[in-house]
Amino acid sequence: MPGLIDCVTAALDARLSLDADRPVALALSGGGDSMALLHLAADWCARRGRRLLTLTVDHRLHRDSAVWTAFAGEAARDLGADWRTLSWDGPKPATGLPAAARAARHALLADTARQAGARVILMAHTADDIAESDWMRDQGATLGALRDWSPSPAWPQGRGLMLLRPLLTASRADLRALLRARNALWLEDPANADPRFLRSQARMALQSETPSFSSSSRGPTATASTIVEAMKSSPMIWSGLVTLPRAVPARTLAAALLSVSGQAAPPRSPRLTALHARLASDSEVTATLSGARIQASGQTLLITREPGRTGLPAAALPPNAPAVWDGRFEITAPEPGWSVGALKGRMASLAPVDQAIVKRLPASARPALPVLFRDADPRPLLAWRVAETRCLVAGRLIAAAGGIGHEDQLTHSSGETPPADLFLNRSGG
Ligand SMILES: Nc1ncnc2c1ncn2[C@@H]1O[C@H](COP(=O)(O)OP(=O)(O)OP(=O)(O)O)[C@@H](O)[C@H]1O
Repeated sequence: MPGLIDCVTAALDARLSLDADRPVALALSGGGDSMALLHLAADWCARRGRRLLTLTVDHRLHRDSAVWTAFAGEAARDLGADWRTLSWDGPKPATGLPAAARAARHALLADTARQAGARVILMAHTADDIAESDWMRDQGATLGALRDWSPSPAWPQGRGLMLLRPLLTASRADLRALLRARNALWLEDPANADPRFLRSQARMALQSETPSFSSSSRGPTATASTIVEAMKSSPMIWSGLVTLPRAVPARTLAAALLSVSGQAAPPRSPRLTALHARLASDSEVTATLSGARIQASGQTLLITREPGRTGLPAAALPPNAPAVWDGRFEITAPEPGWSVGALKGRMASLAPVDQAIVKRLPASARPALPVLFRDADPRPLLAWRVAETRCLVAGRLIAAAGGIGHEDQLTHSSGETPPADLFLNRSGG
């Protein structure tokens, strides 16, 4: 098995830090792929001075799921890894169960990994998964491509977290051979053979074929460096606005709209294609899509949060614990009693010093800024004046565009803050 072990070692070495104190997380279902990854990752962590934190989600969809989960935990602990079980307790939908289970799984994995201090979650997708996804796409399914290194799809739970898939060039057969050679057992999930699910149909259709191997891409792309540069040169990214060169690829435009709007699902593809085509002309364009406003003028795009006619919902903030508002700002209130909402409709009651700060921003960037207020005193203050407030927009976009190549480039509490002197020595009262 040296080929497989060398490939996985190289994939982990390329992306992960050595001798770091924080754990590397691993999504362990107990199936053959993730059991093999458990063995390979445990070996790597022992050699490279890292802790391994394995996470198993019990979807509570099968009467034996607790037994399967316990089996995964025992295997992880036997190899010296920490292990936690997470359960999907929410109501289960009557249709679209695989997609709902997937979303719940990613959210649980991301929340737990982030809170444990991990920045990377290892996933055990294989070359067979790539072949199955291709087959499903041919049947009309809309699936993203499996990448060896990509941001967690859970938002906001996955902020500052990347997924690493070091087995994308390995076949399921090789992984099971590794487990047999180590006398290790694994589970076969009966859902994998359930013909109601497209994934199972793909498995059955491809059983006789050899999977096509993928080569994984490394390092930031040209687009990523353009975006990182554009972000760094914008002095106002703390406010959640994004400026980009007008000639961005559609994929980058989608990532920018998603990041600026703070939403969890990307814009629908026909509307995105239509907007991208409009931007190809030289004319001025103003449009809204998926909760974002896009203004194209000359060679520059300004993308800001569109609060809509009804505005953005207000929320009470827990004291001394980071809470994400509108998928864009991580806010830690210093004491109980504070709520957060959008500036829209509250500009006139802002203190003049805060009004002066707001007026430095383009008009479209103002209404969705976060303001804090108390029940007893509804006069708003810009969030930065009261609470530690980090903007998640730029970090999310840079990660989505491929601008993060290594675990070291992720900071755990990622997010942009305003220049140190902007809110200094000025009373908002
Ligand atoms: N119940 C689970 N608990 C923890 N990790 C899991 C669980 N189910 C799947 N995983 C992780 O996800 C990987 C892919 O599993 P699977 O192919 O079933 O999911 P998928 O929905 O196709 O993938 P994705 O979640 O990326 O869309 C597994 O190899 C494992 O690393």
